[in-house]
Amino acid sequence: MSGILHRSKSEIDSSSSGVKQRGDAVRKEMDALVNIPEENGSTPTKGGPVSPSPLRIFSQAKKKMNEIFIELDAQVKESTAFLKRISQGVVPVNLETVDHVEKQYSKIKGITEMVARDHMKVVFFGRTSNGKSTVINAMLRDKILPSGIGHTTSCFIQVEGTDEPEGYAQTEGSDEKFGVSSVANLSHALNQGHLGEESLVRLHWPKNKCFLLREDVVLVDSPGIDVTPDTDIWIDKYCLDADVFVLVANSESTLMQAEKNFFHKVSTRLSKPNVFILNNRWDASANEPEFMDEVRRQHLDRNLEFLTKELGVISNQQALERVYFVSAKEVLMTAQKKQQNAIVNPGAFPDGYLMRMQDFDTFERKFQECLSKSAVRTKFEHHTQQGRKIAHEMRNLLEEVYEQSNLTRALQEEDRLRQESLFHLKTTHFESMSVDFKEKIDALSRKAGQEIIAGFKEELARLQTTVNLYTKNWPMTVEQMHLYKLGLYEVFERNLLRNFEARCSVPINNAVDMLEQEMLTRFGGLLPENSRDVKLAPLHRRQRFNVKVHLSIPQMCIGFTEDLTFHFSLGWQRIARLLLSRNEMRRLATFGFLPMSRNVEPNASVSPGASKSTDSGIGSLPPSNSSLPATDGTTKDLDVVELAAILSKCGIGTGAVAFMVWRSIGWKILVGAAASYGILYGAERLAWHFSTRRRVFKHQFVDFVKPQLASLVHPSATSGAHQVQEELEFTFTELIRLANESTTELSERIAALRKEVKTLDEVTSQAKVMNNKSKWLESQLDSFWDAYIASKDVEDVVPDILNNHLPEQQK
Ligand SMILES: Nc1nc2c(ncn2[C@@H]2O[C@H](COP(=O)(O)OP(=O)(O)OP(=O)(O)O)[C@@H](O)[C@H]2O)c(=O)[nH]1
Repeated sequence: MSGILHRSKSEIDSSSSGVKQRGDAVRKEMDALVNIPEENGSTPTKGGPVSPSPLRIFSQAKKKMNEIFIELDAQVKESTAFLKRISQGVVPVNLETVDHVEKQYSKIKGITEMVARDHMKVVFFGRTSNGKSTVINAMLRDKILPSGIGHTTSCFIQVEGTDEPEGYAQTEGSDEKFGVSSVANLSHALNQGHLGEESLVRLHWPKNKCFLLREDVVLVDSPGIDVTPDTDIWIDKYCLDADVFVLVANSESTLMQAEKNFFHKVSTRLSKPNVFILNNRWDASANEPEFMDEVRRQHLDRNLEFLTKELGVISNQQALERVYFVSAKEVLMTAQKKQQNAIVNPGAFPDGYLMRMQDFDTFERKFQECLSKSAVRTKFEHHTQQGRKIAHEMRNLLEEVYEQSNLTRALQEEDRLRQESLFHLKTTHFESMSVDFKEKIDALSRKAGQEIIAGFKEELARLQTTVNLYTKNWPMTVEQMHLYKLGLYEVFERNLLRNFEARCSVPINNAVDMLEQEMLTRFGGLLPENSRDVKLAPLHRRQRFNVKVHLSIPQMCIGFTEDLTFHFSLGWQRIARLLLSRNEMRRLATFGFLPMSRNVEPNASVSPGASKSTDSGIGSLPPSNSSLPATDGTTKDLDVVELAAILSKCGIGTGAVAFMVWRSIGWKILVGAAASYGILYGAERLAWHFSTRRRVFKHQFVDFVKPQLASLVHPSATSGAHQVQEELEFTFTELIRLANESTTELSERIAALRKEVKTLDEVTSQAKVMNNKSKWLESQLDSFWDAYIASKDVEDVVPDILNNHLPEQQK
């Protein structure tokens, strides 16, 4: 209990006995003794500094809360914009989360608006005429509310500050303002309407006139608690957001059950309401000083029992600071005198005036402390929790984004390095493979050419066999002969090409296949694995490679004319051929001594037994400038001397030989020889049948086509090599294109990864900064909680807050 309560009457009286003089000195001394708080709410302490009002805790807290929520609002806006921006990019952010964060806007806005509206609310209850209105007036240091004997307050009146210069009132549910410049005005205004007991009239009073109103304190006057038995509506409408209740009791009577019942009801709706009991009208006890102490003790005991045991809202020690014995009337009168600069004479008041004044002062101080602390708790506890929740959610979210982007960044960077080394590897391999395969293609083309030459040689060597595969019956007529030849050409050409195919195309194909497969495998290694098969599929050869030979036997044989007339193998022409040189033979043929045939080789056998092959390989093919008639159709003139030599050689030689033979062996032998010659001729002539003619015909055909086929060898080899080269180069070029495409894609991917890593760097650092800001906001709210809401005694908080000794992070 306050020491003042224990101060004896004599002490108080002796301390005030000297205060009798008039003048400023007396007034100052009286002020100190009367100790009425200054209009600004500060209480002058004797010889010490002015102690600021504890109500400042609330305004400080409100300011701080407002600042934190402005920061939080900016943080949420910034974070939402950031999350939205990155959600479309490199870091996957759940859009529901972004929506959730976005919804915090309205929540924060609502809280900020609530903080701006937050005030400290105190409600005064008590029986009629106990002096509720007078207590409020005393606290406001002005006679604002009407008071008087009888039931003067018929409805709830809420006094709150306004920045306007003149006071005004508003009834519930109406925006109409009633001018209430004086109490008389207000009484009139209140009596105008038919307001029910639970109705509310809001009285807006200029803040500059009252300290409490300036500090956001709202005071609510109520009708007498004894007016109605049903106070539930009152509790619902006016008590649930009240920070402090003041029970204004009449010290001339005991605490009534109606008053107790009301607070019992309040305490069932609110956990541990802050209740002060003012035993008002204590000045009346001065009329009976002999009972004063006893009465005071009785009131005190009952009040303490009510608070501690019946309501159970407070400890005994705390309850001592909730019970006061005051005279609101004296406080108001003193304040009014001070306002009028009149001298306050304690002697003019009943005995115990100073004690009552000091008790009221103590009540005000404790009331302000309690109100401020309670209001900070009730108003800002929830805001702080909500703010912490939002900041915490933001922090978690940003932390998640930070970790996610950091991890993604590491993975992307790793991928980038991998892709870069792959790129380097691929380009190096690509270059070496390109050179390697170019050489291989050239080599294979050359080899294909050689293969074709070899194949041709083989086919030329076995032309006769190929021709012999044509077994059609020998024709009997000229027309049949024509058909026979056409058939031969066709069959010969088909067989020749088939043989060539088997001899050249197959191995060349196999070699090309192998090289292509090697190219596909090695170049394929440069392509991305996932698209490799699809990209290479069109390059797998579907058709076999065929060496093109521009061969047309019918075309080739346009000038072919067979010679199927019988030639005796021991005829003189034959013998001449054996004896004479080629040039001599040609000259004889020019003069008509010998038949001249373009398609028969001078020394080719035409007899049945003369099937000697003229093939001597590609290298020994008859030269194109063989001794045939000149291409311009002229023939050279035979030299007369040469002709004479030949004739003399033939005629004279033969005559000489015949003469010598005749002389030596006689005519019988000669006849015998002639007979033998004749027999041989006959036999040979008889053997000149169809099959022989056919064989001779085929020989002539072979002899005719062979040199022409031989002339195709080199062009075919060149063409085949070119074909091989084209075929392989097509594949090679396509593979180069695919490999280039792949490396281009790879370099684009590397560039994209580099960009992503850069973006992720930015995202990571932004997320970190914002995460730090959320952490900082959380710590701000934690500090706020510790400073204002945690269970510290208000006495500990007040000096800290008011002397700006806030925790470092709060400044
Ligand atoms: N002697 C004395 N009279 C007081 C004191 N406080 C109030 N009164 C008088 O008591 C009467 C009633 O005071 P009010 O303030 O109107 O009481 P109230 O509780 O507001 O009454 P209602 O509004 O009718 O419920 C007035 O005449 C006051 O002057 C006091 O401390 N001492």
